[in-house]
Amino acid sequence: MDPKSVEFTADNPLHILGFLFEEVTATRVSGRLTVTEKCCQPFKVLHGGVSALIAEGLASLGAGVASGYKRVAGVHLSIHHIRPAALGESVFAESFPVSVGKNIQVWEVRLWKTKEQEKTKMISTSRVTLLSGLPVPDHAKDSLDHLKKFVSKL
Ligand SMILES: CC(C)(COP(=O)(O)OP(=O)(O)OC[C@H]1O[C@@H](n2cnc3c(N)ncnc32)[C@H](O)[C@@H]1OP(=O)(O)O)[C@@H](O)C(=O)NCCC(=O)NCCSC(=O)c1cc(O)c2ccccc2c1O
Repeated sequence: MDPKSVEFTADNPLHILGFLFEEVTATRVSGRLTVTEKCCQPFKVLHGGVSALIAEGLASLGAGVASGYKRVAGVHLSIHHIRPAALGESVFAESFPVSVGKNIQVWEVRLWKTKEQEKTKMISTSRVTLLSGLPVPDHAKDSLDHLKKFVSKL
């Protein structure tokens, strides 16, 4: 895995799990994941923490774009696991902003089971609250350029 690739820098943990982004805009972020062993808890069901990871990742990328490519930080995440997603199943994730303020953004993230790429039953629903417009540390100066490059590649 190339640590300089835009997929890696956009969201390394999601990249490692095989998550593929489809859309990243200020009003919508989406992507897909196949539930592999790497994503499961001992009962061969999508780990609840992976669902939360997807929620955090999608909301953060969307909020980053919506803030004009400023640094954002998640400050709260709540999740309801409505039904399990079993090993081998295909998952579609979609996210949209509930509120975009100058400082605070709230994003909704929904995970769905899919059949032939179409959404069927909801797996989980999350709300993520983020603070935007934070200073970017020197060691991460490139990260917002990487995000722009990633978004333009989709
Ligand atoms: C929690 C629920 C089972 C509650 O269901 P409820 O009774 O409210 O609703 P329904 O009866 O209408 O069912 C809805 C839906 O749930 C599924 N379901 C129900 N019962 C079962 C069951 N006995 N076994 C399997 N699945 C069941 C069923 O698919 C129904 O869907 P339909 O399509 O038929 O409508 C339910 O809300 C639920 O299953 N929620 C998802 C729970 C989940 O997946 N949580 C996240 C992962 S759990 C987790 O992260 C985790 C668990 C561990 O035990 C760990 C142990 C060790 C390490 C890590 C662990 C870990 O990470």
